[in-house]
Amino acid sequence: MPESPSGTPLLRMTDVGRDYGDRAVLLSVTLTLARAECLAVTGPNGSGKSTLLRLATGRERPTSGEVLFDGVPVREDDPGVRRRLAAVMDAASFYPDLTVREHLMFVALAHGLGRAAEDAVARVLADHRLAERADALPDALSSGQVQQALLASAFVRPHDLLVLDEPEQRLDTAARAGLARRLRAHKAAGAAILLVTHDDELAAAVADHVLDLASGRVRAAAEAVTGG
Ligand SMILES: Nc1ncnc2c1ncn2[C@@H]1O[C@H](COP(=O)(O)OP(=O)(O)OP(=O)(O)O)[C@@H](O)[C@H]1O
Repeated sequence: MPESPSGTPLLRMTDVGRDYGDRAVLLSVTLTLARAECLAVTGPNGSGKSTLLRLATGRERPTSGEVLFDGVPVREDDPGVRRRLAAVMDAASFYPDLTVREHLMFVALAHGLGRAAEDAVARVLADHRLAERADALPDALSSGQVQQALLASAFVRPHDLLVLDEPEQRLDTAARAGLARRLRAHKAAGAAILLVTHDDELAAAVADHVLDLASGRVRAAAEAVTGG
C-alpha cells in the first residue's frame, strides 16, 4: 500500500452504519484522523465504541458508508494495514510457555526490527514497568501487568496508527499517568491514535478531539479538548 503525503487523513469514516441483524448499533458516524493527532471516542456502555474500532481496523465491514485507511478501504488482512496499524482491543492471549520478553521479541522480529529488536524490547519493558517481570510467564503476571504487556506489544512494533480500546483498564494511577505521557510523546512523534476510553482525564490529557457516542450516534462531534 503506497503511503499518502502527510496532511491526508490516515483514517476516514464517512456516514458509517453497522447493523447486527435488525438492530442498528452505529448510525451515520463520520470522522477523520490525521497523523500526529489523537481522537478519543467516549460514551456509555453499549453505545457502539468497540464496534466503531472493529470497523476502523477492518475486522468488520460497515453495513453502510465507507472506512478508508490512507485512502483505501480498510481490510484487516491487507499487508499494508497489518504493517501500519497496531491495535490493543482484545482479551489477552499469550503463548503460555513464552515469557514476556520472548513475546515482545517475537512481535518485534515479526515486524521486521531485526537487530534493533533487543533494544526496542528493553525500552518497552522499562516504559511499561515490566523490566523485573521480563522473564515471567503470562500466568504469573498480575492483571495490570498483563495489560502493560499488551500495550508493550503494540508499542514495540512500528506503526502509523495506534488503536486502543480502554487501555487504562486494570492500570493503577501511576501507570495511567505513564500511559498518558507515552501517548502524548507518541503523537508528537507522528503517530495517529484512535482511543476508546472511559477515563475523562486520559482523554483530556491526550486527545485533540473527542467523539462522544450515545446509542450508536455521535452526540458531540469531534470537539477540540482544552489542553489536549
Ligand atoms: N456481534 C454482535 N452481535 C450483536 N450485537 C452486538 C454484537 N457486538 C456488539 N453488539 C451490541 O452492539 C452494541 C454496541 O456494543 P459495543 O461493544 O460496540 O459497545 P461499547 O460502547 O464498546 O460498550 P462498552 O463501554 O460496554 O465496552 C451493544 O448493544 C452490543 O450488545
